[in-house]
Amino acid sequence: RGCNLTACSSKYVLSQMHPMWQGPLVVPGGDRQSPIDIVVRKSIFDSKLKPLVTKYDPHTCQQIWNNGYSFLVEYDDTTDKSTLQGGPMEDKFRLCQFHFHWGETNAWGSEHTVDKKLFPAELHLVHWNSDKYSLFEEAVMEDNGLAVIGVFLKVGKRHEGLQKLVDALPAIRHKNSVVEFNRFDPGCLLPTNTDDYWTYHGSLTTPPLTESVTWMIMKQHIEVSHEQLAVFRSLLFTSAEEDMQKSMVNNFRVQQPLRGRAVRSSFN
Ligand SMILES: NS(=O)(=O)c1cc(F)ccc1F
Ligand SMILES: [Zn+2]
Repeated sequence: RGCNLTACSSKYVLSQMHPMWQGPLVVPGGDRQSPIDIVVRKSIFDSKLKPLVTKYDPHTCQQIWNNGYSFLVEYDDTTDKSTLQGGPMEDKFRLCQFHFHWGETNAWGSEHTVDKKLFPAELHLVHWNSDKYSLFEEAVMEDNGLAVIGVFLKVGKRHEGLQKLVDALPAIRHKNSVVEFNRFDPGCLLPTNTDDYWTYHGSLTTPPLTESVTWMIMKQHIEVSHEQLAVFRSLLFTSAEEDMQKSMVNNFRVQQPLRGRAVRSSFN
């Protein structure tokens, strides 16, 4: 199953779906939109923020597919087998998928920035509040429904854990292609230090842009090789039937106004 979010009926019904998701689509009443620039010196240390506790079961991994925006690795979220708790959250959240955003070059690609610093890519691990809701599709509509961990990627040494995922990408080059993918531990993509993070209340960064996300952006990045990122860029936005093939790059949203929100840090 996993949480394949289609832009179903949501608070923010968009006039149209943008195939190339770039436009700074205005969201009615959107005062907690994502992504944002994290201004480090304006973030507020909060000693009550706990370390993140992730318990991921690699057996709940189900498939990897190209949804026309990114590629998603989806997990069986019908039980509490892969969960996130701690951090700023009171409740337990269930992992449903992870995906990435990247650029056409290593000079940009991340959605969030730190003091305007861009990274070549950003990983999002998406979880929903299974203490309060019974489906991702429900949680995605609620203020405290989702928790997304953001991890910055830098170009450097090859990431051995990522390679299994990279090797599966040629099989899902086109939009809507899916391959079975199991026994992948998403914990291997987290940095060694997950105690240091920034957290703020925001939104999904692709339609329907619902303002239901507690974001936790890791201070420590992970390293992947140039060649591994190049395989991300070999994916296509377009389906096999379309004649114009468009390479899947720059699949990040433009940054959104902070609107007075506080960004808290779990570290001094
Ligand atoms: N980029 S995101 O983590 O905000 C996101 C997660 C989803 F599950 C669905 C849409 C999204 F845009
Ligand atoms: Zn994302």
